[in-house]
Amino acid sequence: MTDERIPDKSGPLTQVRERIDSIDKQIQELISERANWAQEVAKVKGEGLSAIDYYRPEREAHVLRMVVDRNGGPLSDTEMVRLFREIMSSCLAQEDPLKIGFLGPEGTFSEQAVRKHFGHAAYGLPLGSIEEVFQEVAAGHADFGVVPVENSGQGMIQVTLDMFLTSDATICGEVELRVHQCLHSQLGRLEDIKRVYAHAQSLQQCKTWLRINLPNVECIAVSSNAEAARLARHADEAAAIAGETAGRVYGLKTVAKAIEDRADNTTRFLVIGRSLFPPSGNDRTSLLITVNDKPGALYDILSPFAKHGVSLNRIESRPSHTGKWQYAFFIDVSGHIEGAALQAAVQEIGESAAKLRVLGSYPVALP
Ligand SMILES: O=C(O)C(=O)C[C@]1(C(=O)O)C=C[C@@H](O)C=C1
Repeated sequence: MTDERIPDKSGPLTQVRERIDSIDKQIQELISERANWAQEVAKVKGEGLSAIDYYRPEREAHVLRMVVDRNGGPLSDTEMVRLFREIMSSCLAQEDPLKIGFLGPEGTFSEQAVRKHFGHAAYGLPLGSIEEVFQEVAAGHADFGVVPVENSGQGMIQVTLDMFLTSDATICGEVELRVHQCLHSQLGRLEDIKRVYAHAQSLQQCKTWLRINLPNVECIAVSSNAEAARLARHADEAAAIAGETAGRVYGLKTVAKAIEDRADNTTRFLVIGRSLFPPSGNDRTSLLITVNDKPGALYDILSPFAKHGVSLNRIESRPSHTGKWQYAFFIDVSGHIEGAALQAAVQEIGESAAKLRVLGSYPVALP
């Protein structure tokens, strides 16, 4: 066995490390060259603009799809995308970092979604609630916001959908995040736990595990998992369900990992903003449609999609808040609103619907 503490100037380890050093040098030079070219692109767009004017989500999605297409391993597509996302994030932040609002405090899954989509060079703005994320984006204090909209096991997050009924926010992107829940506590021992804090969604996601492993504890829903971790820090008999990051941020010990009931537990987040962006080549469009209370109203809004060959990805109804028993439909379809098929379908639906708003067309989530 080779002892790394003994210098081995000609051994196989040194040779391999020299090769890695030389590759790192090339990578670094190329990253610097890329950053210079990104500055050239910025000059073409105009000098002295703010970060949001330089940001092009459709171009970023295109760049990252090429990364996936080229990937021959051994790193996974997710890892490769993450690395290139960070390079683009740093290139963009040469101008001025983007400000991204999310449901704080630090360490939430929303913050992880921010990093997955915007990289670490963006400036994260932790906020107190999903409503506040919408407000800060509308007021221009945040360039974009990242809000959870759906969990693979629990379904839609209604607060987020309802915010679109009253705000002018647009949808500029989507992020899918595999959510692994852990149980954290101050002492790190299951037998000490009498109370478990977590966001209501997380309590639901870990229901079976809690029933089997902590049948008699009190479960308390709080505003976020990071808040749960913060509370657990102050009481030896309390624990928090939260991601690994939140446990680390709040200095807790992990009692159990991967306690979610479903192995494929995934949360989908939306990137909200104030404008619409051009097509990226593989897009989804979200529509908000309110119907008049008449026979066949739902058929009238759905049949044009079939007629024009537009695939429906999901449909969700919510009370429209405009009158009793009136409903708003949140509909996601494949394609960009500038595409001919979707244009034709939307035009036809607009003739029978009470209200139709294009919430946004945005690149389909990357790995
Ligand atoms: O292509 C552009 O428009 C750029 O500004 C360059 C670049 C990149 O680094 O590739 C940087 C930021 C944009 O959001 C998209 C892409």
